[in-house]
Amino acid sequence: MSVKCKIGPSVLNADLSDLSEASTKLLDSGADYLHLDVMDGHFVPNLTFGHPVVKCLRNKIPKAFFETHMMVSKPEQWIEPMADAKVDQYTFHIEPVSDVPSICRQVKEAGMKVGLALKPGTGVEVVAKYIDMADMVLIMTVEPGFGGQKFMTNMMDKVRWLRENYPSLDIEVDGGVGPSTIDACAQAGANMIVSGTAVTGATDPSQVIKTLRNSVEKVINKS
Ligand SMILES: O=C(CO)[C@H](O)[C@H](O)COP(=O)(O)O
Ligand SMILES: [Fe+2]
Repeated sequence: MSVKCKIGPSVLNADLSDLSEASTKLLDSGADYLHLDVMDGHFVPNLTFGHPVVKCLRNKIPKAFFETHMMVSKPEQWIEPMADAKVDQYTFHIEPVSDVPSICRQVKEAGMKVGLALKPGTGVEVVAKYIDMADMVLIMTVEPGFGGQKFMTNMMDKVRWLRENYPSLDIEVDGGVGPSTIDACAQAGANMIVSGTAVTGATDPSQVIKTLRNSVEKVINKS
């Protein structure tokens, strides 16, 4: 496995009234990137924030790698605004999209990396035809929409399938990931780890990030 471990905390359940402080704390605690959950109240039954907030956050935090997890019905609509907000990676759900390659192209042309996200009910084989256009595949381990939900262990079959077929692909897991579920993710082959509540709710976020990293690195170093 020729991939690197990266830990990207989700700010979803952090204090969103002070997003920049919450984000800085996560980066100072050892996060490799920030996972920003964008919800439109349509693709998922919840609302968070959009490109105006991401742009303000970017002004405060010029250097960190920003991934936006676009839980939106029309991902094509937000490519330019997110590129303008200097987002590094645009991860969108394939479920509401009829022409995935076209969106991948637009995201790349806008200067961002492409992440393809799959809801729990979406079969993993469907991404095979898009894999050459993707920098990363996100396997959701909860139904998207809310933080603090229970990790779905059966999603590890999808992660294992991806790792077996694409040894150098960046594979991200998101939803209910923390110290008690990280070993399952790591052993299945995930190398990009999103963790919300387990990190932002911890008294020592850096300790949690270390635990997540150790688990993934142990597996990567063995292979
Ligand atoms: O995309 C998401 C929810 O749709 C979040 O990134 C995810 O749920 C992170 O929070 P937690 O670790 O608390 O589950
Ligand atoms: Fe997310």
